[in-house]
Parts: sequence; C-alpha cells; structure tokens
Amino acid sequence: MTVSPHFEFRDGVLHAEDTPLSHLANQFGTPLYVYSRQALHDAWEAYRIATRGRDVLVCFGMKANSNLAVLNEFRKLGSGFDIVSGGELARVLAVGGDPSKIVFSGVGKQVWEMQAALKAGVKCFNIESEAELARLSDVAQQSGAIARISMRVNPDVDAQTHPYISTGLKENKFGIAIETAVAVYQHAATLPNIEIVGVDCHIGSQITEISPYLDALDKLIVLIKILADKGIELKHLDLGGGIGIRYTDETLLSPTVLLDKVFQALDAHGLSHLQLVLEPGRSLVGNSGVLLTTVEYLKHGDVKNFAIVDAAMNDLIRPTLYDAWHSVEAVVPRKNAACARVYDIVGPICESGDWLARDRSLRLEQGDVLAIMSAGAYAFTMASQYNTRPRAAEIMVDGSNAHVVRPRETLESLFATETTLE
Ligand SMILES: Cc1ncc(COP(=O)(O)O)c(C=O)c1O
Ligand SMILES: N[C@@H](CCCC[NH3+])C(=O)O
Repeated sequence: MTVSPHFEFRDGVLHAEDTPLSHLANQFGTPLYVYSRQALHDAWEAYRIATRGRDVLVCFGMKANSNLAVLNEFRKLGSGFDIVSGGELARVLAVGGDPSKIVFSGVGKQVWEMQAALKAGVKCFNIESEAELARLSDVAQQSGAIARISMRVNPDVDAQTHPYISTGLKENKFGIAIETAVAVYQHAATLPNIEIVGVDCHIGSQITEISPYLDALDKLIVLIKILADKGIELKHLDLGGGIGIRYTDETLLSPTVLLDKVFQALDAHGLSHLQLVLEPGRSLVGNSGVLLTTVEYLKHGDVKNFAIVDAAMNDLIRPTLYDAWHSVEAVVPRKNAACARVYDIVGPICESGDWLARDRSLRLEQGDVLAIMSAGAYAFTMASQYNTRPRAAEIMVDGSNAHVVRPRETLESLFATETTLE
C-alpha cells in the first residue's frame, strides 16, 4: 500500500502519475526528488472546497517546499504565501506572486527583510515580540511607509505533536503571550506608521486532532472581543498551518472538518465579517513528493542488515531529526522471497544518525531503486551539502511528462565562490 493516490504501483512498477519512477531514476540519476503536479492541485482543491465560498485566504507555508515550480503552481491556483525570510520573499516575487497575499512570519525579522517586505507591499507582518514591533515601527517610519501588522499570539495550547514542531506553548520561542497581547495591541495602536489588521497564531505542525485548534480559536476569539471593546477592530484572523499528512496510518484532520468548526465558532460570536487566513505547508505538498534513491551496497550483519543508499541525512533530515517515519517502497519490487530481509536504510554520511528508515522488511538487491514516500514537505527545503554532497535534482511530473525544475548541483558549484588564502 502506498500513502498517496498519485504514487501507485502499475504493472509492478511504482509510478508518479503516468510516469514510471524507474524511468526517472534511469534518466536523471538518484538521489532525485519527484513531485506530482496533480497532487499539488488536489491538495489545493481540498482547501478550496473547505472554504465554502467564504472569505478565506490560503497562504502556502512555503518553508515546506520553496521550489519555484511548486510556488508557481500555487500562485496560479490563487494562493497567497506565508514567508519567513527575505529569501522566501524573493522567491515569491520571482514567480510573480501577489504581495498583497503575503504574510510575513518569523521571530527574527531583520531590518533589510522588513525594508524589502515594505517595499513589496506585503499584506501584513505577523509580529512575534514587542521588540520586533518597535523595530518595524522605526523601519516603516524611515521608509515613509505604513506597516500592516497582526500579532502572532502564543495561545499556550498543546498541539499534541513532536516537541520540535510544537510552537504554541509558553516554553516555545514563538509569538506574544496571550496575556500581554492586549497591552501590545494598545501600544501598537499609538504608533503612526503601524496599521493593525489582524491576529494570528500557529500552534505546531503535523497536527491530527481538531481540539488544539479549537482551544486556540476560543482564546483568540476572547482576545478579539476585548480588543473590539477597546476600539481596536481587526480585519482578519489567521489560524496558521499545521494540518498533518499521512506518513503511515495516521487518521487525518481534513480542512473541511476544521473550517466548518471555525466558521461555526466565528458565526456564533458575531465575527463572520473577519477574513480567515490559513498558512498550510505540509498538507499542501507533503504527499506530493517522493525521494528516489539507489541501493549502493547491502551489508548483512549479526545484529542489523543495512541497505546503504545514495541519499542521506543531508537530503532528508526528518528521520534523524524527529525520528520521523517515511514509508519506503522498492520502485520495482522483487518477487524473489530469498532476498527478503529487515533493513535499516542508511546513507553514506559519516554519522550514525545518517539513516532514512529503520527495520523495514524489503526484498533488495544492489542497484535497486527505492522511493522514500511523503517527501514533498520539509525535505528538499531542509537539505544541506554536508559531506560536500551536491543537493539532489527536483523533477515535476505532469501526467507522462517529467520536467527538471531544479537540476542537480554540480560539484564545482559547491565551492566555486570560495577563496583560498595565500
Ligand atoms: C508560522 C508558520 N506558519 C505556517 C507553517 C506551516 O506549517 P505546516 O507545514 O505544518 O502546515 C509553519 C510551520 O510549522 C509556521 O511556523
Ligand atoms: N520541519 C518540520 C516542520 C517544522 C514546521 C515549521 N514551523 C518537519 O519536517 O516536520
């Protein structure tokens, strides 16, 4: 069984849409990221349906996958973007993204990033601290601009996910404590170059339960009402991203189930006029991609069997960083039961933490191509060049056509701009 309908076995070969992945591995080499264009569209469609025609702006959390071709697909579908750096802003602008649909998140915005975002005319800055508000106010004043802001509130709710990707608890660095938010808004209201437009939160990632969202929403609704009583009227409510995907057998929270509850709560509290902003990342791209890798060597031991592959933790760090599970499929599964063993899938990097999957029953021979599934989110974007390994190529499959949307890095490009000292 595979986890995504866009990556299925046909005639004994794993396909991306109508393209056999074995062909792609042959043609482009491995390691290779392969994305399905249709999968991106289908993931977007799930959000579009969930909006029920109401005023909802979906801003793709592009840190999950910032490939230009991926961004361009979402732009064409009408998406906005949630950015966290000047680099991400530059990528959105490079594909012609509409700045008025950009929200700028992140705890450490630098002056040049604020200047660039003001110049572009982003929809709003999601402010994460009083110090950031003060800096933005100064930068806006010096630029002769008005900065639209939303306070990212930390609602102190447990997203029930991995601690590294939980962001809405007091011990996390994110957002302004909800107890102090009113005072910070009141101060913001006095700043001439600041225009208050919204409130936001983002409680974590790979969330599969609705209750943390509803707990956070309840707290934000209370805040919105207190602000209104003090004469501070908001235009939008941004609930962040976080909806999880299926890596194995997770029960999923669908955008429709979540949004129906959100609309219900907003209507019940007389807040239907608020635009709803969402920042989904993983759920728009996670199951739209796989990482192809070739078995270089098999190593059978007393305690463990290792399949040493040509992808490594520099290509996909999620397993070792979060102990994350990614399904692994042989692209052309072998029928011969004699080669069945339980393997750890490991890379060539000189670290014991360099593993992609553990204890997987697979029938393998040297040279086989494996697909690491659900590798469309936080995969290539978290890749590095550790061990001076060129980052993999990225391919977009569209039916039976495959397009290189980012070529493999060359060895020369890895150090071309470095200089030696005499
Ligand atoms: C502020 C913010 N918005 C959106 C996202 C996207 O989250 P996800 O990929 O879980 O939907 C993140 C990452 O967790 C984030 O930090
Ligand atoms: N990088 C994480 C998600 C972090 C989300 C960013 N706030 C992952 O791979 O699951």
